[in-house]
Amino acid sequence: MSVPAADPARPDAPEPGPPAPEILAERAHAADAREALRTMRQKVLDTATSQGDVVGDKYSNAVLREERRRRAEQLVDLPDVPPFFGRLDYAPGTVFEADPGDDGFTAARTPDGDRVYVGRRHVQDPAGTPLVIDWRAPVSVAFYRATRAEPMRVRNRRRFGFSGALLTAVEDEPLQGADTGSGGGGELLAAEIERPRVGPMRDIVATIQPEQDDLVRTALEESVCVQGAPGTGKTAVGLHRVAYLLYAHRDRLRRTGVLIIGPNTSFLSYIKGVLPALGEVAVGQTTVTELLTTPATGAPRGADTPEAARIKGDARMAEVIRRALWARPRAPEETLVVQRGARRLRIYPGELADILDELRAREVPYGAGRELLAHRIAHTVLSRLEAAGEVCDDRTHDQVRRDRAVRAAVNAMWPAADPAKVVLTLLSDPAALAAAAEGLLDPGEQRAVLWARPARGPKSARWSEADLALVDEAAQLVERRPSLGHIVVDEAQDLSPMQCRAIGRRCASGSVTVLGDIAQGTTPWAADDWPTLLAHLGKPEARLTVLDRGYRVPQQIISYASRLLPGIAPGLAPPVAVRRAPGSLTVERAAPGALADAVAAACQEALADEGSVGLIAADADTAALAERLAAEGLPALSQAERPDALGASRLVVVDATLAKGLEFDTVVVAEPSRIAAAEPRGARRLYVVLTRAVSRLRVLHSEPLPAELAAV
Ligand SMILES: Nc1ncnc2c1ncn2[C@@H]1O[C@H](COP(=O)(O)OP(=O)(O)OP(=O)(O)O)[C@@H](O)[C@H]1O
Repeated sequence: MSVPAADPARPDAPEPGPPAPEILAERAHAADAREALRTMRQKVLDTATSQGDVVGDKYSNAVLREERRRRAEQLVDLPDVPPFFGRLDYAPGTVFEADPGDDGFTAARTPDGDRVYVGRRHVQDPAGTPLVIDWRAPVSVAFYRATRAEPMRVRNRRRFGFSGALLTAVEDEPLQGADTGSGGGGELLAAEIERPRVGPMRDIVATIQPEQDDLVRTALEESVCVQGAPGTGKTAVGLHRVAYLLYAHRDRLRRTGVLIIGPNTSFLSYIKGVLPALGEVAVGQTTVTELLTTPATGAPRGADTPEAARIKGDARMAEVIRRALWARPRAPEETLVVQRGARRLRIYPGELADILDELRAREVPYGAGRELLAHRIAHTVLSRLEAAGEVCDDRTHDQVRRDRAVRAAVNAMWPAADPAKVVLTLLSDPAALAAAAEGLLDPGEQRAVLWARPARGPKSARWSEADLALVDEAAQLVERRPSLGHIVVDEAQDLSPMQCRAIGRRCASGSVTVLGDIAQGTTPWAADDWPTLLAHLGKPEARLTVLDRGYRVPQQIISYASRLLPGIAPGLAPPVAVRRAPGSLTVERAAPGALADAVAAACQEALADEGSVGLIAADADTAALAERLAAEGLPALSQAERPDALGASRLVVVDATLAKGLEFDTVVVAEPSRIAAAEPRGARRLYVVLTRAVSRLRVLHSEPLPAELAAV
């Protein structure tokens, strides 16, 4: 059965006549679901009032209040978000087998068969009958995975088209029998993919594809790594996986925590609405720089040369730091004398050295080693006291451990270590670096990482991004930190081995979703292959998967950008775009001196159509172009100044180095050769920039194009 009441490929188009009865029936179900959602929320809010003071202790009360607040927030009815987006029809008794009334599924059992509505959230009526099933529930899997070859018992899959929240179209896909239906599951998907983009990223929950769903529902214990060309849905998969894991393992992950790590704050601003739209309002999202910033270092203010960054990011630095830290414990030269009443007990240097060696061999964290040393010395003193006839107990042990002379010996033998100071000394003092880097970094490499001006203290030092990972490495050697349950790392190809180690430590007993594209690696330390990066993360066992269907960029544009691939990532195949869009790409030459005019005109034209417009240029050029747009009266915001620019303006001026992960309906690229020439991995940067457009890419230049892009 198929009832396309309106054109399913254009759910926003005005309806040709009165809605078909089928549409009216579905609208009625949508209205029921909304009403039920409101009632569910009201119930949570009412509970908050009536139980306000029932539980006596303040702490429990606060926890309960917070839990109710979170639950009520999850149940807020978002007026633009339809209550469901899909329906599965089964033969009677296939899904809901228990007696009517017992299983809570009676309303879904219709004379025609069992019926499951799939939506962003579970909605049930006051009697407990589900009206909409959460897309993450096992019963929803068939919505994403069933095919005619493998129908998973589904007779028909129905997709809905909406205009805002108003249901305007249905598209049926029979999965059994001779009927092949109207759309075969394609037209609403095509409409969704082609939909003009405005503002920040949206969820893709209604159209997740089978290969993506497989990744989204991977078990919590399993780490995965997704290599995917631009626009293949990596970010979307990562975010939906988080939502799925929170649903499937809510209690466990609430205890251990989940974190999303993205490349920069613009990107985080771009993705920040996706999880809340899926009902998940409390997931941490951060950048690796933010993650590694400590009160001791403050945010990084220093910059490294590409060579220094590469060396500081190299995994060899882990051993340099380990050596620098562990060079601090020293065997004493003096005898330790502990006064107990009239008795003076002596522990000789040789005995103390033995204790020290034994503790070092046990590889305890540096910080814990100091305490253990104090205990071991106290133990030795107590043995002497007992041998001399004194009765000792725990109190004696504690007194000796805290004895001034013992503490002084511990401080001398095993000095307290401030991680920032350990690294500061290494980067400021050539002799200290030479000692720790012997056989690891050659003299040229040592010179490259040393600060030009030694810093006086951690607060005044001009720490770089790379330095933060070194401080983190030292901090971990001093004190181990607890592991999170799951971490999603986006644009992971840009992480240094040292940053990978820092992230890996934060999920040592949890799992990771690693997302990236080797061809888009632009940092000096960017990864050349995934197995090496995964090893640095401490997850060599992660399952490596490739996504190769491009959902963002039309074939014409991806073919053009992919001309750069042989030079930047020879092993990688270009993605297969799911759609073609003739006329989506234009390359235009402006007369010398007339580029800014051409750019302003292109932006103005693009604004006349629907959707967002991104003007992307080399970082050094964006300020002047933005001024030019302002002079023309065009309402542009600069992404560098306003990380939330995508949500606040249709026209955004973007530095090439901030374009990663973003997308716009129309992209205007100004002077590609200057983007390519601006940095050592400029060709990769240009590849990123050329792959941001959903509908239209206009390349404008007055200088010659890079050779790969020049030929027509
Ligand atoms: N199954 C899908 N249905 C609809 N849209 C999709 C689907 N998968 C991906 N998209 C859309 O394609 C675009 C690109 O997705 P996303 O940003 O996740 O890709 P990516 O692989 O992370 O890209 P990049 O490497 O450029 O960062 C987004 O607009 C996303 O919503």
